[in-house]
Amino acid sequence: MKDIFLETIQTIAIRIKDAIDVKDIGYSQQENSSGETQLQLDIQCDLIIEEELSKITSIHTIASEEKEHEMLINESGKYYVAYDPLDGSSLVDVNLSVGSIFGIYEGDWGAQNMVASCYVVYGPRVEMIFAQTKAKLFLLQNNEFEFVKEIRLNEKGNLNAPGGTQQNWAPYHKEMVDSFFNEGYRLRYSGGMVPDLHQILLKGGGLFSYPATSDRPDGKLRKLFEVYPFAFIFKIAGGDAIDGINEDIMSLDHDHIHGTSPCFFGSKYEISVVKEVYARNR
Ligand SMILES: O=P(O)(O)OC[C@H]1O[C@](O)(COP(=O)(O)O)[C@@H](O)[C@@H]1O
Ligand SMILES: [Mg+2]
Ligand SMILES: [Mg+2]
Repeated sequence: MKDIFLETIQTIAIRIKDAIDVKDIGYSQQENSSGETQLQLDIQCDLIIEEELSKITSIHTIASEEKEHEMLINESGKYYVAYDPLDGSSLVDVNLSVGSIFGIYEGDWGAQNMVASCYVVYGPRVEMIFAQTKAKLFLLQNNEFEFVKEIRLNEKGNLNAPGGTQQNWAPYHKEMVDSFFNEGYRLRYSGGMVPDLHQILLKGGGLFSYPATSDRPDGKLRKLFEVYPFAFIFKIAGGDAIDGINEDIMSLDHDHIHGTSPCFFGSKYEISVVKEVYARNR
């Protein structure tokens, strides 16, 4: 299974990198299923991925952040692929890094059915992490992806990436975020989950949080194509991922394809702190 997905996502990444490199990324008149205005670029990237994934006969169904409904590809296929074509797309016009995220499920949607996960970062360089039994880093060089190394997190990091509107954080969440800063953690938050989490993975560890807030009690990030794929990668890399409520994200049930969840990704130490704080305030 792995090679065809790895190769296809590499082709997709090269096509999306070219699509990003154009002058006009214009806003469309449409909104996606989460009520966000779609960029022409979001739609274009969605179509690139749809076209490439449709060539894989073992795919049964795809679901995208930019499509309201899931789309049947092949009745006899067994894989279900959910993707965020361009994560952080509102950062393209300020020239910050963006990404694409893929969750590959077998038999049906749901965290327990995830068999592989992958993301691509479009920054000064194009990199990709593909995780199945290991989290492997690849770098785009001369139109081809080269394997660089396996990614492993340390037990404890020193980066803190706190998401969500602070005004709407619970007081204990704010105290917890501050407690990391008081321990010497440094703020790293660009507003794109792909580069923000990539930085934590490559610099050895830290905490990325997007909690439940008073305006978004179910968080902002979408489970099938944002939360589960990163949870899978963090666990394989020796870190952990929780939702702060039921704890392990990968034990959550199958949900609506655009369903969201609060989420915390980090190395073992930071996640143990989140667990302790959230258990105390539940
Ligand atoms: O601006 P906020 O509330 O911190 O949200 C940032 C989060 O929203 C996202 O941009 C959502 O993804 P999309 O750009 O694909 O909608 C994440 O990449 C990021 O972590
Ligand atoms: Mg996204
Ligand atoms: Mg997106």
